[in-house]
This record gives sequence, C-alpha cells and structure tokens, in this order.
Amino acid sequence: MWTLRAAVRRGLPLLRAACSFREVLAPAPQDRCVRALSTFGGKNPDKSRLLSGSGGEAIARKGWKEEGEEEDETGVEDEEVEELLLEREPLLPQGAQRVFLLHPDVKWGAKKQTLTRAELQVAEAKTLVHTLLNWSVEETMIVSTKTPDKKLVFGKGNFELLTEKIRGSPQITSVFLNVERMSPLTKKELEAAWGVEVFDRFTIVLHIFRCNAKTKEAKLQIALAEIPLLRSNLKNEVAHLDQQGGGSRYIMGSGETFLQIQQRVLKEKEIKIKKALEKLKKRRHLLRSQRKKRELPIISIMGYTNCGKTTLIKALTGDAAIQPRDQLFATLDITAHSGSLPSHMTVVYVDTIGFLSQLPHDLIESFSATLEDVAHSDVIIHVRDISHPETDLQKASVLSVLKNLNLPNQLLDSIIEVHNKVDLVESYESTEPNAITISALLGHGLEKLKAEIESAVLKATGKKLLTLNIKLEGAQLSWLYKEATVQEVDVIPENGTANVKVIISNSAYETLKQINQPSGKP
Ligand SMILES: Nc1nc2c(ncn2[C@@H]2O[C@H](COP(=O)(O)OP(=O)(O)OP(=O)(O)O)[C@@H](O)[C@H]2O)c(=O)[nH]1
Ligand SMILES: [Mg+2]
Repeated sequence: MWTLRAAVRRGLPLLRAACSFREVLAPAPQDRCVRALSTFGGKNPDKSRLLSGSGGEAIARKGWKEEGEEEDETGVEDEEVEELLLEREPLLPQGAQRVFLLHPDVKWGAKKQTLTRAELQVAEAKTLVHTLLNWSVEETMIVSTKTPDKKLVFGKGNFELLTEKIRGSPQITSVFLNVERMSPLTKKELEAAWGVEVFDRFTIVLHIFRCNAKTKEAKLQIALAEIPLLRSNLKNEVAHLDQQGGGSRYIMGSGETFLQIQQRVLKEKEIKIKKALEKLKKRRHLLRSQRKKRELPIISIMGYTNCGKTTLIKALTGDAAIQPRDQLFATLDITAHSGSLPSHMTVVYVDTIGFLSQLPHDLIESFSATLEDVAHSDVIIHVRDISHPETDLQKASVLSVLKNLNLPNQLLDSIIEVHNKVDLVESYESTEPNAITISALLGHGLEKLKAEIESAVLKATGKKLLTLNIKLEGAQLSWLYKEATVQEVDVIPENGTANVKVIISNSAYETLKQINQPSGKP
C-alpha cells in the first residue's frame, strides 16, 4: 500500500512558484523611522523564542500574487507610484525627540470617552511614541478640559499652567497632544505659545504607516489619506501668505491664484492616486476569482494591532520567512500564506492590518478597500491579546469595524475567537465558552484551533470530508480530481481499489453516486 499526499501533489507546488517576491520574502529591513518595541505592556518575551518554522509553504506574498504571474502585472509602474509619492514633506522631525505626552481628558458631555479610561489611552499613546526610532516620553500629563474643540483645547487656567510647565522644561523637545486630529490653526497657536512642535495622533499614526507600508497599494492608500491633511495645511499656508499680501493674488499669465493652482495640483494628484488604486483593486479581484476557482478556502486573521496575528500565521503555516515584530501596525499589507489542516486540506491564511481604537477616520477609509477582501473569505479568526489590560475594549473596537465592513451575516456569525498570549496570564480561564485559548508564540493550543478551523471551513463551504472506496479502473478517480478536492489516496493493490479522502460538495457527491456508485462507505 502506498500513500499519495494529494494536497502536496496538487496544491503546494503551484503555490511555491509564487514565492518570488523578494520584497516580502526577504527579512524585513530595519526600518529607519520606526523601531521594534522591546516590550508591549512590558510583557513580551524575547523574539528569539518565536517558533522556528519548519519550512512550510507560503503563497501570494505580496497582495494576491499567485501561480504563473510575472513579477509585476499590476499595471501600475513603480515609477508612477514613486512620482505620486514624491516631494512629501516629512511628517515628524528626524532625530531624537523627548516628548511631553499631554492627554486632554473630557470628563462629561458628548466628547467623553465611555469605553476606556484616560490612563489606558495614555498607555496606548506611549506605545505609539515608543514605536518611533529614538523617540521617548519625557513626561506624561492628563489634563481635564471642558472645551476640547476650542482653539487652545484647554481652559484658560490649565492652559497657562501648561505653558509655564513646557516653557520651563528645556528637556522637552515636542508635545504629543493625544487627540485624533488638531486643526492647523490650533497647532500653530499651541506651537507659538509653547515654543516646541506639537503633534496629534493622526500625524504619528500616519508616520508609522508611511514607514511600514511595503506594497504599492498600501503606499498609495496612505498617500490618499494624506490629501486632506495637505489641503488643510495649504489653506493655512495661504492664510499666512495673505497676511503678507501674497496667497490670493493671481499668478501672472495663469489666470489662477496661488491657492487655486495648489488646489488643482492636489486634486490632480488625488485623481491619479485613485486611478492607480482602482487598477490595483481590479487586479486583486481577478486574483480573488482565480483563487476561488481553485477552491482554496480563505481564512482571514483579524484583530487589534499587536495581538499576534502574524505570529499565529507563522505558527499555523510553519513559514520561517514570516517576521512578526513587536510594533504597532507592523503589518499594513494584506498577504496570504498557505497552510494545511488536520485532514491535509490546504487553506489560505490572510494576514490583515491591525485595528486601533480611535484610528483616524481617513486612515480607516483608505484601508477599507483592502479589507474588502475579508468579505470574500470563508472564515474569520478574531485574535485577541488576552494579556492586554484593555482586551475587552479592543474586542469591541474590532467588532465595530467588522460590522461596518458589510460582511455577510453568515461570516460574522461564524467568527472563531482566539484568546492569544495565554502564556502571559497565569492560569488563564476564558469566560467565553467558544473561545479557543492559545499561545501563538509557544505553539500551545494550535491543534485544537486547526480542528476548529477545519469544521468551520467545511460548514462555511457546505462541503463534506469523506473517505470513499473507489475502483481504480474507470473514470471515478479522475472525476473526483476534477470536481472535488482530493486530499489523500491510499491504493489497495490487492483489490484494485483506493480509499480516497476527499472534500466534496453535497451536489457533487450526489452526481458521483449517479455516475458511478462508489462501493465504499463515506
Ligand atoms: N508572549 C507572547 N507574545 C506573543 C504571542 N503572540 C505574539 N506575541 C508577540 O506579540 C508581538 C506582536 O506580534 P505580531 O504577530 O507582529 O502581532 P500583529 O497582530 O501581527 O501586529 P500588527 O501587524 O502590528 O497589527 C510580537 O512581539 C510577538 O512575539 C504569544 O502567544 N505570547
Ligand atoms: Mg502583523
């Protein structure tokens, strides 16, 4: 008796061909503008303890690249992207920064944050700062305000105290005002009063995104998200020029003012970026339908940033080339990796961008196109870092984003919730009966998870996993190869039959019975 691993024969060699993307296969280069965090909540162990991969298979490393594609068939030239990204002003100053982290706390009214506490928001803001190379938090302060929308954010008394404090602290080189977005006017006024640069959450997150984006699509999406920022900066600059009698004057011979010319240039840039993104999106749709034809089930791995999505995919696929990093927004590009389940069924795991509560709106919108792919998956795994003090809030943020993605109800109802990083919580017991507890880093709980994924895939795809006894003569076996997914064939030479393990839809199974009654048990 001999065994043929059909999954290996049929699936994986096709997929190996797709591993030519050096950009993602190569170890992630040391980013010049962001760093890996040495700790997150002070708990993450040394990365050298990551499961070492056993050389598992990886597919479609960049976007949805698959079999037979040329290195770049996206229809969007590198030069085109480079041109669109040219002349971008740095968002943050280069070199070391000692930051005064200032959190405006609204204690009541519509602007009050109900789901979180100021201390935890500050902890998240600190993690963002620590993601930046050579940046440190010099001091943190939570200051209450009733007027977060006013130009100077704080009431008169608090504002004066803050000004005195910042002006009297030469070691502070900049202020991180932990609000989602600050108007250019507020920024200008605060910087004038405090004598240092002031940044909001949007700018910091955008900077981290710029540093971590690797594919054309991610880079262009970020460039698109920057356009509103450029527009409001432009208005600000023109107001400034106007004060000096310049911005609104007509530029000789052009019939346009400086403001109009700049606005037109921005509009043209926006249109070009959208066009390029549209081309990339079409490409993704094409690849998606090719993949569907091959009937590889798709499992999307989603969750809050830094919860361990990439580490889990590494553990499930054994792919040594995957490089998780202890960093917020380490993954910005949707990538797909193949793995196999207990029955040897080959599935595709899709790594996605992590969520952050109060992620600036423009950024969410710019990434929603990439997340569209999630709607076409068969199963979603929601990974949670249960060692994080705000794990419940993180869950709520992720679920609310998922709801807004207009995913089919069936997909939403079958989310597998995974409680990761159990190794960091002593005697962890989940209160949620269906959750699966794992340590992606140490490889605990993965077999149970794989079994759960397998049954979810079979349920979602309406397929059965059967072992059929098939006569070798005749056309049954080749019919099964064509119409179903053959997992394994155990040939029994003594009676000229084979036990065939197959994943098959109900309708195909009925047809098979009519064409040629199999002589075995399901
Ligand atoms: N202790 C422990 N650390 C883990 C576990 N899983 C992941 N980590 C660590 O958590 C950090 C983040 O892991 P990633 O896999 O990059 O997280 P991610 O969700 O992909 O993050 P983003 O791509 O930034 O959204 C890394 O330092 C991992 O080593 C786990 O089970 N236990
Ligand atoms: Mg990741």
